[in-house]
Amino acid sequence: MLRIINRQLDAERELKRIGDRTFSGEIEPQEKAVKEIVTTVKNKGDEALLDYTAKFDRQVLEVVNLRVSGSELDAAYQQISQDLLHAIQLACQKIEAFHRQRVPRSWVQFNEDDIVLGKRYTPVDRAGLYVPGGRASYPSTVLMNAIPAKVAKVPRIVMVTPPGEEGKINPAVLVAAQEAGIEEIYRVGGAQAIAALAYGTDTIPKVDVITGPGNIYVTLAKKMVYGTVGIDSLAGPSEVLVIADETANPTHVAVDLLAQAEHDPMAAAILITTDEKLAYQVQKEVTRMLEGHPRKTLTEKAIANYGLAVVVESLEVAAYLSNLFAPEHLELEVSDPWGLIEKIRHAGAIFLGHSTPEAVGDYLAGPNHTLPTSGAARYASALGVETFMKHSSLIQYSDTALKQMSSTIQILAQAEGLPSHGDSVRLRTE
Ligand SMILES: NC(=O)c1ccc[n+]([C@@H]2O[C@H](COP(=O)([O-])OP(=O)(O)OC[C@H]3O[C@@H](n4cnc5c(N)ncnc54)[C@H](O)[C@@H]3O)[C@@H](O)[C@H]2O)c1
Ligand SMILES: N[C@H](CO)Cc1c[nH]c[nH+]1
Ligand SMILES: [Zn+2]
Repeated sequence: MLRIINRQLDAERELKRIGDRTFSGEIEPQEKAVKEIVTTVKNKGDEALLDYTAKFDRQVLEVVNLRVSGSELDAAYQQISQDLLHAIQLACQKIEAFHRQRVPRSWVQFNEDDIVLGKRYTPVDRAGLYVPGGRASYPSTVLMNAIPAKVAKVPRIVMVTPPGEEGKINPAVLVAAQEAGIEEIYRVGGAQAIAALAYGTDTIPKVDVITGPGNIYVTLAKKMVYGTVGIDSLAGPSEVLVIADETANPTHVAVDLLAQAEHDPMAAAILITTDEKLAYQVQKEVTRMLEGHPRKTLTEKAIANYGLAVVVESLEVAAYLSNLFAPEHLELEVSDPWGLIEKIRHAGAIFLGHSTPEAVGDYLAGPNHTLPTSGAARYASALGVETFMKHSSLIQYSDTALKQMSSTIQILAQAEGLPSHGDSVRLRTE
């Protein structure tokens, strides 16, 4: 049952607990397990990948089968419907069009005083894309990872995803990968896949950046290997926070809460509303829709542990609470969403108005659906082309420009007690 809270202090406490669910004491056992998995893969490589795949995915593989073969890739096209192929292709086009608008461009500035300054963007050499596959299969996440990496022109892109029954990967995932131009795919998931990408094994190459969402094990592993490799963000169990006024439709709000809760028992689904009657209607609708839901057990668990409806006195308070939580997805189910957006400071993606369910963004609106969770939206953003790029600063001084700055640099070097710094300028300019 979706809990309803009326007091702001209680709401603040509960939102903090839910926000912290993937980084608090609650997840100590998972943290311990992930530490052991990452260390074992680092030391034992492929052998450990096979052991963990047998243990957690219940699939017995051999090293030669870790990489998806060309014939399996070809066959995937015969195993999906034309409708699904066209849906993947349309989503692909829309996601690519959006990401092409955001390509960081190198720039150089020639200043009057003979100084050249700039930034030069280059892609990473190797990227590793994680596509989840434990409790659901995610062809859409293939596109959200692969398209920005391709647009960034990363020379080598590899994808990992957990194997399903008989070690097979969902053909829709394989088709989505090929439509996005990815052919190097390994059937391994969880923390073991992240460790393999971070440290390399005989079969799986070490990469420079790992992207993609995943459950608690995947997210903790990404956090652990950060530094050895770059990561996009901590994109863990899904979240939605809906701010609704009396104009919202309770059935629509309820189904949007369930749409994120159905991802994972650790997913979070929160309603903040100015309309108490709506809160009770949504609560009733959630209970009704859970009956006969094909993913009832896990969805109900998410709603019971990390679901919440909060009744507030104003939209200002709703925005304040939402900013405290910094949700992955924020829906503004209010009469004037553009009026409210001014007050929103932290959210991975914002869905405005009554005709924009979050699922539009999950599949094909264009913006990336790989988004920071558990409050990480306070400092991180959606996966994008820039995630696969870094920039080098460019600096060129002429003799005259160096002479002009010589004494200032020497004073600063002296203040830091670093004489060779000062001398490197002095010796060129005396
Ligand atoms: N934030 C985002 O942008 C975003 C986007 C899409 C999906 N998601 C989230 O991705 C997640 C997908 O989760 P999933 O479970 O379906 O797939 P997943 O691929 O993330 O995880 C499956 C893997 O977890 C590992 N695992 C399972 N139980 C384990 C255990 N007891 N010990 C150690 N490892 C274990 C296994 O190796 C398995 O292969 C969901 O939480 C969903 O909400 C987030
Ligand atoms: N809602 C997820 C991000 O939290 C993305 C997704 C993919 N497929 C369906 N949903
Ligand atoms: Zn979703």
